[in-house]
Amino acid sequence: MVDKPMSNHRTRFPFSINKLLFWSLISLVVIVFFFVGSPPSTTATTTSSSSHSRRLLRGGPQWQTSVIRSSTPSNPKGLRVLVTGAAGFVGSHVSVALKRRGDGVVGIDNFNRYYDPSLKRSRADLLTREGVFIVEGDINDSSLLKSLFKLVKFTHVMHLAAQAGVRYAMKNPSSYIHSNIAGFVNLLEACKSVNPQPAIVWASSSSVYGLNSKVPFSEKDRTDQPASLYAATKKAGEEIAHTYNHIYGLSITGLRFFTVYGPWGRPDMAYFFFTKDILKGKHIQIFEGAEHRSVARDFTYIDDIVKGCLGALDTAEKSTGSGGKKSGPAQLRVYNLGNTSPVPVGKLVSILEKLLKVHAKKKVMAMPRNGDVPFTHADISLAKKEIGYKPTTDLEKGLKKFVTWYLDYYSTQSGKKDSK
Ligand SMILES: O=C(O)[C@H]1O[C@H](OP(=O)(O)OP(=O)(O)OC[C@H]2O[C@@H](n3ccc(=O)[nH]c3=O)[C@H](O)[C@@H]2O)[C@H](O)[C@@H](O)[C@H]1O
Repeated sequence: MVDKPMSNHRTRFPFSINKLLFWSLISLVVIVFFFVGSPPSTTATTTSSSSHSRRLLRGGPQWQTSVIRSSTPSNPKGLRVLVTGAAGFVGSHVSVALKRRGDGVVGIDNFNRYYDPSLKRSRADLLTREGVFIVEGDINDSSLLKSLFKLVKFTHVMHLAAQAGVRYAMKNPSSYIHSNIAGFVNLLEACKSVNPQPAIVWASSSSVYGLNSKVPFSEKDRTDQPASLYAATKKAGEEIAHTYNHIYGLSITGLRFFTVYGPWGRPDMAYFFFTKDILKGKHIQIFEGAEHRSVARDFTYIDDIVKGCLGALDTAEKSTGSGGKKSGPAQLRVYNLGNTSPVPVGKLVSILEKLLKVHAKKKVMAMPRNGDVPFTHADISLAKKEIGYKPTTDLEKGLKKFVTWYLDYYSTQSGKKDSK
């Protein structure tokens, strides 16, 4: 028997590895192609909640078809609305309401990790089932906005994408500049450049009243004493809106939301994490003001806010500019959207205790100096007169709906985890 030379072994061994690698690669390409429908690319981004649409190639033919389909109103008189922050709390509710009444809606959201992104994904799943397509992307991405505006002649932009939260601004100040200032300017730049320009309705905040002590807060009151960077960026947004209205003829309406709560809400807000902590038997901190005065908020239920947003969209006049040039004065408005009845935080907790049937472990403590204001109270007479805003849900009724949703949502989520 003649031994095979070592060299032979050497040449044969790499050959079989190559072959193996080659066929593995081919199989991988086939699998990817089969499941994704297009080759993987660095520009392939998540575009909606469902796993299929998330893999659509941004700007590709399927993506374009989805954007166009989603933005086409089912009602011939319907609006074509781009909703920024569509996977957010208010954004998801507004998107569904618009779609259900026959408007065309396309959402955009960056699905950031400020709070549990799985909640945002669940909201996005809901939107997908309603026929609303969400583009995954940031409002700072000019080329993405350009391609969306090129594809669709949006009549309106409902701008709800923002870095929210008053206290978090001390931890991550730059995120507020990124979203609430740079992102807003980028969006306005895109809006002013297209023809026809859309009308814009956007989320300002009750926090712009800052240290204002005159109650109830009226749109005529001073807003030059913000108590947090969040508030300062929202106030800056109102000034930026003035500039774009003045120079480019963009029709812009700012809505000052007052502590919005309800089902599918934000886990960073007190009513939400109080619920979670009460159920877990953890201590909750209840802030109080100087001389042990109660801290109070004009808590506003999400359905009332949605009606306010729709009222603002429906009464928005057209922008007057085209191709970046103004041809006449355009509408510029600001409205309070509150509930007109402030409730102390202690009362909020006692309602939750009753609904959850659990006694809360409370720690009353002085409000830290981290951007909070002692109270808010909206005067809504202007919004009532001009956009037909009329809140109808008191805190007890609204929290009942929230708690029902919370228990249902998180029992389903833990069921999903258990079954994994
Ligand atoms: O209307 C707005 O413009 C803002 O509303 C919301 O801010 P806030 O009104 O501050 O709501 P939220 O944090 O739920 O605190 C509620 C109350 O609980 C008190 N609070 C809070 C935390 C705590 O541990 N203990 C406590 O007593 C606290 O002192 C406060 O009195 C949005 O988050 C914000 O994004 C913005 O939209």
